[in-house]
Amino acid sequence: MNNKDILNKLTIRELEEKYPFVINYFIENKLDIDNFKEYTFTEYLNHFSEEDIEDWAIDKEKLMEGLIEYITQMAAFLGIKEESGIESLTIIAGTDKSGNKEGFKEITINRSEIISIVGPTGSGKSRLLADIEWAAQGDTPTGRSILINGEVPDKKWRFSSNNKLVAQLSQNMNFVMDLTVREFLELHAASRLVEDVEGVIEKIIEASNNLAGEKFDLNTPITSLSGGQSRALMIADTAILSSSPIVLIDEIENAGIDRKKALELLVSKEKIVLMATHDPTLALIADKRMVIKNGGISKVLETNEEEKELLIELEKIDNLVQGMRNSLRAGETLRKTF
Ligand SMILES: Nc1ncnc2c1ncn2[C@@H]1O[C@H](COP(=O)(O)OP(=O)(O)OP(=O)(O)O)[C@@H](O)[C@H]1O
Repeated sequence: MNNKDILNKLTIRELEEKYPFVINYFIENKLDIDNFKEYTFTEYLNHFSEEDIEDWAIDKEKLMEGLIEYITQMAAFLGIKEESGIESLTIIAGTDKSGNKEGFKEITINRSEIISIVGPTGSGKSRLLADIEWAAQGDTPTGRSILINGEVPDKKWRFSSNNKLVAQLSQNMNFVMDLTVREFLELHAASRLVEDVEGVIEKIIEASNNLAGEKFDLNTPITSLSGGQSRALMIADTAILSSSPIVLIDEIENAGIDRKKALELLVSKEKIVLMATHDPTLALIADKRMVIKNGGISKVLETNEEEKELLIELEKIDNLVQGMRNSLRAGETLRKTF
């Protein structure tokens, strides 16, 4: 929660719900807020007349600073941890490859939302993901700008080598290190300062095997994982270990993993997910889809009721195909089931 939000965004009722101790601050400063619960603290202070201010020697600046100080200190004392603090991502339109304006002005994506990005090969899907990863500020070929929580993101997101804002699952997942899965995960967990390393590693391997067609264990060298297995490992690792609130996925169709479960895993962690895809099932699982043409977002569609019904049918077909794939792998003869 930043200071501006405390003063200007939350109502007094919301402040009391979030930080029940603020009531003491109001009492100590003899502020009667009972009839002003739907006001923000700034609005409440602004309701005083010039006369009130003089009569009671009200110092607005001091009261505002005092409130922030009080909340910060109490929250630290009580050990209240703020969440990652990222609630939304906003894309402000730029231009397509011909320099024409994009077909939208701005779009905001909230936490736990999945957005799919569709469009022909070479149309600019990867460019859009790159704009988000880089938190573009009108300084990429598209001229787009990215806001976090409605504001220009802090420089630390853009230029730090350890970008914690965005986790990217890219098309190529080539491991070059000579490590076992366990060593790889231990290194990663250590770099994230995880306390219960063993527990986290167990969770990741379990989730990975839940996604991958063929199971693997902690002693498998990462270089001998199949495409699907390494993808599953990276997805589980991102969902469980990465603190990045935004996940960008560039095509997961052919990776031989349970893509629906993968998405569920990522989304259940309250992340913002954007994925470029040609796959109808994945596109329809998303809440919205951006249609890219000639380098620009030409429109943003919401998944409608009919499409959601269609998704149920598509999932049945996917399961059927997946079942056949498993039978093939197991050396069975396939049977007609429809
Ligand atoms: N709005 C734009 N203005 C100028 N150049 C752009 C724009 N959008 C994309 N490009 C450029 O067009 C090329 C193709 O874009 P990109 O690689 O993002 O396509 P893609 O849809 O991801 O393709 P694929 O499906 O093959 O992965 C890139 O060189 C990219 O930088």
